[in-house]
Amino acid sequence: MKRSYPESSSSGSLEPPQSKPRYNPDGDGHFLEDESTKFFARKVADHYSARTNQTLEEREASPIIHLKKLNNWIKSVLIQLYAKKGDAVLDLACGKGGDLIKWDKAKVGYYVGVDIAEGSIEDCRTRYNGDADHHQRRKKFSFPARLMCGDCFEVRLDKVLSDDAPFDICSCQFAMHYSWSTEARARRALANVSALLRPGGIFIGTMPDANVIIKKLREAEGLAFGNSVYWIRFDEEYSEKKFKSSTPFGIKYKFHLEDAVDCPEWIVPFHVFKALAEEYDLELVFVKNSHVFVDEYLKKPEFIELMRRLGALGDGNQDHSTLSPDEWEVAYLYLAFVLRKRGQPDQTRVNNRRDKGKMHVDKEDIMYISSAQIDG
Ligand SMILES: C[S@@+](CC[C@H](N)C(=O)[O-])C[C@H]1O[C@@H](n2cnc3c(N)ncnc32)[C@H](O)[C@@H]1O
Repeated sequence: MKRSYPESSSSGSLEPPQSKPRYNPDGDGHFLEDESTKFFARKVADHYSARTNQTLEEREASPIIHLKKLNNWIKSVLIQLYAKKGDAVLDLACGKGGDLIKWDKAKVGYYVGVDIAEGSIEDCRTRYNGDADHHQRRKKFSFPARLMCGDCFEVRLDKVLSDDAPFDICSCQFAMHYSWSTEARARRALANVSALLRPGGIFIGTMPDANVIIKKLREAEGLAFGNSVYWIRFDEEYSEKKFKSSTPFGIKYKFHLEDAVDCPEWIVPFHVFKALAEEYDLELVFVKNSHVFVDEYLKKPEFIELMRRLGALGDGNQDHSTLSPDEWEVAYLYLAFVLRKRGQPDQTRVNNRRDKGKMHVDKEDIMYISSAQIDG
């Protein structure tokens, strides 16, 4: 059956006020953000800010509930594999704090969450405080936290967080691709991670798998493809479906995922990501498409048990509900990566940064950060 997708013209509000972000062939990444870059960052922030917390019933009724559970399993596995007791955690694009419980289970010692969406940071704050956990009231988290609202891919976080660093582990889940609108932003993202991690520190993340997306685009009849739960659409400028290796940034597409995402995203060619990360002393430990990731880690008893508890593939007993083929196809659009900051860990290091955080975060404690404020 041939599907129809919204036409480009129906998304007039997606047009930026000015030209497309420029690629800087010299690679210094020092040019200023232009209006269109800011426009799109705002568009992404507004989209996520407007997404309200769901009740447990609403969540369970979601057409992608099993995909959400699968993604939670992938993030939990990454955290269980790499977070250690007492670790200081930097959660970039932390959203509504959906990973707080996972960090708590790993017994981390300190948590800093940053997100561009004001609404999401506020939800994260209430979830951390245990005031309005929509799933259930739970005991307080055992680690102190700091929350910040700002653009992780524009602001010099090393300046803002100099007293909180170094971090043992940095996480950026389902968000790194929002940095790929320009080279300057991609560099800022990686420079922030590198500057804030200790030597030997770990950077874990999940993001769209460019190889899969480009393959699907080339297989599609037009510039759009998808299924009953998602669609992706590229602009006319990509009608040849060719991408120059000299311009690996700013390749924008529109992504729609039922009950989750509806905003512009950018292709992240992984080989460019890896090469750029190396420039910032971040070495690749592994990258795996989500399908491979599931296949591999679902062989380990502890992660089988975790999957059963999360219920992405049913509970192995009465509950036979599982991902639909369409949800499984969406999982294929993503990859998981792990990078390590070069250098030897300092064995004598004592994490004394936890005094920077609080066990209850008030509205006034949320720090709003912008480049203008930091650079003067
Ligand atoms: C798909 S959500 C993932 C949230 C969270 N990491 C999780 O896995 O539940 C993407 C998040 O990225 C955030 N985001 C997008 N661009 C950002 C930026 N430039 N700086 C900080 N956060 C950003 C959004 O506001 C949103 O909360």
